[in-house]
Amino acid sequence: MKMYEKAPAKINLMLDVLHKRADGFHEVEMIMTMVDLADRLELSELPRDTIIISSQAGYIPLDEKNLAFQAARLIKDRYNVKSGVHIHLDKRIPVAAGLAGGSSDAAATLRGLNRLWRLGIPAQELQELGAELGSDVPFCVTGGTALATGRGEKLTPINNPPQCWVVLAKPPINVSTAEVYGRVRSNNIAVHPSARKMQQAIEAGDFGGVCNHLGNVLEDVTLKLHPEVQQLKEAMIKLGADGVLMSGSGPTVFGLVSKQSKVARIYNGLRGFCKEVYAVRSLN
Ligand SMILES: C[C@@](CO)(OP(=O)(O)O)[C@H](O)COP(=O)(O)OP(=O)(O)OC[C@H]1O[C@@H](n2ccc(N)nc2=O)[C@H](O)[C@@H]1O
Ligand SMILES: Nc1ncnc2c1ncn2[C@@H]1O[C@H](COP(=O)(O)OP(=O)(O)O)[C@@H](O)[C@H]1O
Repeated sequence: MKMYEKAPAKINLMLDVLHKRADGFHEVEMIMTMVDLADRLELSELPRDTIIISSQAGYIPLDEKNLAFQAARLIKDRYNVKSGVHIHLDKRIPVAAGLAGGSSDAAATLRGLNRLWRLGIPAQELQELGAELGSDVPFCVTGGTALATGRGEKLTPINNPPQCWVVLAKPPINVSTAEVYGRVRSNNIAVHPSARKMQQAIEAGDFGGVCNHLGNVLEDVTLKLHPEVQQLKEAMIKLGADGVLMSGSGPTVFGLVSKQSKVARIYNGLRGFCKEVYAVRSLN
């Protein structure tokens, strides 16, 4: 038996860090939404007690370091499943990009194995399992658009933002999420983006308001470490994107664009100095 799952990328429309917690994680306030750029998973049941990961992508781990492997092992152990699974990952989301590709693969694995092995695990419980794998996994389990608090695992679903084009550009640099959080000084943040204002703009279907209230306090850290991310932001603004922000810990920069007629110009302009550029729709 085989199951197929799509694992979409997320972007952070706003991300604020409130303080560092005793457990080392940071208390955050984020509004996240999905975009139509997705990995594809094929999950095939194996009669023997084993987990195999394969992928066309040569640059991700295929052993127990892979988040899909960890998700499969967690669900097998917790529900005492004796059969195994072969998971093929068709990677399309850029890796270590701030787009939660690995987290979304883990979430899709939880959803897919719940169906493949007919476990009947409710969504809330799948999210709790997801939280054991990473802070962004619970959001990826259900997707849509949500306000995320705690370390990112406490979710309040909200409306989707008005549909638009999303142009994503990932510069060829590596950013470590742990390092970026490690460099945040939460008592020294000049401007805190407002989750309330972003949520109001979304609920009102106000595209201009969404663009005006984009904000990510991790930008300051990543931009200092990698000035080319700032250049990419400036290029996207110059080319005419309506709102521009770095996603998560970066280094991907996204631009929200309402008019299709502008998308080709922005896409082609960015391709001039960045190999990994994508023009996709927001997911409703
Ligand atoms: C920054 C964000 C924004 O959505 O995304 P990415 O840039 O990774 O896509 C997330 O908060 C990333 O979530 P995720 O990538 O799942 O992080 P985790 O594996 O849970 O944690 C990786 C490391 O980041 C730090 N971390 C993560 C989340 C958080 N609220 N506070 C933290 O300090 C911790 O040092 C942790 O060891
Ligand atoms: N299924 C997976 N897809 C991509 N990366 C993975 C996966 N499993 C583990 N990883 C590892 O996780 C790290 C972060 O990857 P990713 O989830 O793409 O980052 P981000 O959350 O910044 O978008 C990478 O260094 C990669 O080696």
